[in-house]
Amino acid sequence: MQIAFGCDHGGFMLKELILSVVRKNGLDILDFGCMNTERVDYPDYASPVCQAIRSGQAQRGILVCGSGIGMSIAANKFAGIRATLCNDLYTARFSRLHNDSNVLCLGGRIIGPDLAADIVQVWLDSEFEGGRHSGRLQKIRDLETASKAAPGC
Ligand SMILES: O=C(CO)[C@H](O)[C@H](O)[C@H](O)COP(=O)(O)O
Repeated sequence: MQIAFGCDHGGFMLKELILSVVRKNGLDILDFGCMNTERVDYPDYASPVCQAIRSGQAQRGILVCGSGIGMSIAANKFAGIRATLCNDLYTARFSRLHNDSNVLCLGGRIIGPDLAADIVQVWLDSEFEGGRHSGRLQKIRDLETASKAAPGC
């Protein structure tokens, strides 16, 4: 499995740490940056990660900004992306079991390295349960289609 990574300056330090967790799992990494703590704009890094998933170049993504909020808002603008902000183990697990999360968002200024590593491990290890949850995901896809067709703000 190929995992695409993106971060901004607020998530850079944590991203570097998480790369090693993902490598330990024998997974391939596509790192779209950023590559240092110089101030940048998180949508510029959410975008290539989500596009890589949509094109099939990567199967999942991990995005880290200061709070994780900006990355999750930006990533969820892309059809087919189910980005989940998980700063605890419960949401990491259930984002996979029930929501089939394909992008994990983390707050680099919120959680420490050990918790972050555990969250990533749980998110990688947990499998989507399907069943009743599949119909709900289909309803989200229907919302994407409906919102594309409707004029709005
Ligand atoms: O947390 C973030 C967005 O949700 C980003 O990491 C930004 O760093 C945050 O908005 C703070 O921005 P600043 O330029 O570092 O003050």
